[in-house]
Amino acid sequence: MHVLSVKGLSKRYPNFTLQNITFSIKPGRIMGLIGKNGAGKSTTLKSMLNLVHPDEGTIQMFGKDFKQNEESCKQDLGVVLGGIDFYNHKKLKDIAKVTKRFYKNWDEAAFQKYLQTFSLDPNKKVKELSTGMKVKFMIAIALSHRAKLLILDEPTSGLDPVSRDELLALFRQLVKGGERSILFSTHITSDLEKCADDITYIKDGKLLKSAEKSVFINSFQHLKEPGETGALSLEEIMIRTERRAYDV
Ligand SMILES: Nc1ncnc2c1ncn2[C@@H]1O[C@H](COP(=O)(O)OP(=O)(O)OP(=O)(O)O)[C@@H](O)[C@H]1O
Repeated sequence: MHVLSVKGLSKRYPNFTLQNITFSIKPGRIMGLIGKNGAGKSTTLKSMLNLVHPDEGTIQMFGKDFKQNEESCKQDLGVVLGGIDFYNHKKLKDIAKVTKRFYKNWDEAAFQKYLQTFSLDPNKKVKELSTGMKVKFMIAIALSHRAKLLILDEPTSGLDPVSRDELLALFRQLVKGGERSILFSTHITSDLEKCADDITYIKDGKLLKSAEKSVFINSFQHLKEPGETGALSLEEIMIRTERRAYDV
């Protein structure tokens, strides 16, 4: 069974159209959603989650229709889209106090453990946290209500290489038991080389390919120039797919 199955998702903005996006995620897997700036990654995540109204498409989450079962799906879902900057003056422990009321499965002991593991002081205010600490706090919240699917929009952007590596290692750790899955968007292809099982590539609002990572990489090897040896990396695949000649 799939944890998430997105079929034919479309969203029309005046100057941009997300068209017919289809992909699915199995339990215990990490899917990377890639595409250059403005390709439609955030629009895909927001439309899927009904944060913006999609024009077409169906979303199955945990085997249920997401639209019909939004409240129950959200119990098992952790979403980190953008920051938590609107809570800038709130202490972490106060945000947790409000958040936990929404979740039937809230595990206070687990929350305390994650705060310790991530070296987060519950008495600190959001504005006192670094970018990496903010991401970790949001993940701690998601894990404390035992989310089975984490959806993260560019969680590694703005992090230094050490913090990025740490976060990617944490992602691998989280899916190891086979019970959680992660969908995260990024344009940092090296993150995906390290961490993703599956890749979905969106270009100009359209789905270019969604596949297991090695299948994905193999399917773009025709982009190699004559005489080039070795497989093209994800970065090379993306650069060559997106390359434009500027006529200046
Ligand atoms: N609320 C909106 N109204 C109109 N157009 C929008 C809106 N939100 C996004 N867009 C447009 O949709 C397109 C895709 O944006 P989106 O944020 O999904 O891209 P992205 O792949 O997440 O990019 P980035 O990597 O830069 O975050 C852009 O052209 C953007 O201007």
